[in-house]
Amino acid sequence: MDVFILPVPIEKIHAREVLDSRGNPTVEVEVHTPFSIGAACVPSGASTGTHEALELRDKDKRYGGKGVLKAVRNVNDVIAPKLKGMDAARQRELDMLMLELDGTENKSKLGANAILGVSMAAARAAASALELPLYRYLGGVNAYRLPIPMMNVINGGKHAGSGLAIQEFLLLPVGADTYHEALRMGVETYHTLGKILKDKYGKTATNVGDEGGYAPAIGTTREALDAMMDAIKKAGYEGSVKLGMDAAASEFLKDGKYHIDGKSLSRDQLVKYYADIVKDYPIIVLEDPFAEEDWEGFIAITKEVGKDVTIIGDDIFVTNVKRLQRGISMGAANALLLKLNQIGTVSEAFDAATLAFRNKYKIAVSHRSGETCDSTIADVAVALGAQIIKTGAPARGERTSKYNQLLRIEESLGKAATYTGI
Ligand SMILES: O=C(O)[C@@H](CO)OP(=O)(O)O
Ligand SMILES: [Mg+2]
Repeated sequence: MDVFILPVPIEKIHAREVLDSRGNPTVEVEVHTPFSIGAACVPSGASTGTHEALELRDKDKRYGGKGVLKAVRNVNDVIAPKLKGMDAARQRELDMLMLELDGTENKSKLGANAILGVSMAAARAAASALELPLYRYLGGVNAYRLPIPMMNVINGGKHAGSGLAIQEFLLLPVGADTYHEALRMGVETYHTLGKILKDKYGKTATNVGDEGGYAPAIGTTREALDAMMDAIKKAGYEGSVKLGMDAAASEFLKDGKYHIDGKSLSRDQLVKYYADIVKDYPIIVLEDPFAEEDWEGFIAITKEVGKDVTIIGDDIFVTNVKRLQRGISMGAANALLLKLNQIGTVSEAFDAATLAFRNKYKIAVSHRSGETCDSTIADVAVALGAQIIKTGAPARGERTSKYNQLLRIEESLGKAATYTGI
């Protein structure tokens, strides 16, 4: 019997410059087929890993050098003519062809922002032409698990002027039975936290950072964690809402020392610092506890607390199979942060996920600090069966677009929807 494949021919690809949540330009791409139009917007990081695929910026006077017209032209003039007529549903072939057209290790010729825009928009166009929700198109029968919403409720580091070294203080409602309950528990805790911060530190404490979390000017990690614990208790979720932190430690490593809470710590001292915190608070996730090249630090913390704590590698792995493989063979971390734009195609991000799962590494699918209302990562998280999604505070449109999309997916899955915690 012949294999029967429905073609979804690409008729047109068009990119344009739009704005992200920080007011910086980013790339939006439309892929047109006779049956559908798929559109996608590319996000952008602030605390980016050195080894991420390259985000092409114009570096001229427009938008203070942050324009993306070169990337837009690369889509319209270089990628579009080559992909026209190809089947939008043959994702891997499209992605491979774009890799070939680019020809560099880090996508510096065409720009990862150009390539990813097309990659995501093609997936959307194909899903829509085949009349499938995106999560089901990408994940098939295996797409039924809703991730834990890991909500960033206090912003520090590069994402706020709060003075906190730790970039993100995260809530994980693991004790819920369903995704929508988990989201509600997180929202109630977030609002309770707002009241607590206002009472204790004044009105400006509830100004928010890049990802919608509060940005109070408080001095230490423990002070932030105490406020969160207080909020969890007052909201009535002690035991069922747990804590996480994304240290983004590359940002506070200077001259060989980690600068945190007014101290300068060595690698060993920082291991101890985290181990003590993990003893005192219900922390179940530590992301980027060490800098992106500090493999030894990752190995040490994984040995120390990795049995009970999910140690996520973000800047260290950059969703790159080579770097992830290195981490796996060394015992560095036990989970992967998956960001589509760190690697630049849907197929390569899925390769990283496969490698992670085969080696019992957990997966947290993640937004960037610069976002749009594009909600692709919600569908990707369900398609992969990822344990966690990290997409900021449960507030601000570019963050809630993902959390809300997961509500829709949960509803559409009906009885198959599963929420199992970590
Ligand atoms: O470090 C991170 O995990 C991300 C997203 O929260 O931040 P950015 O997009 O600035 O790299
Ligand atoms: Mg991170």
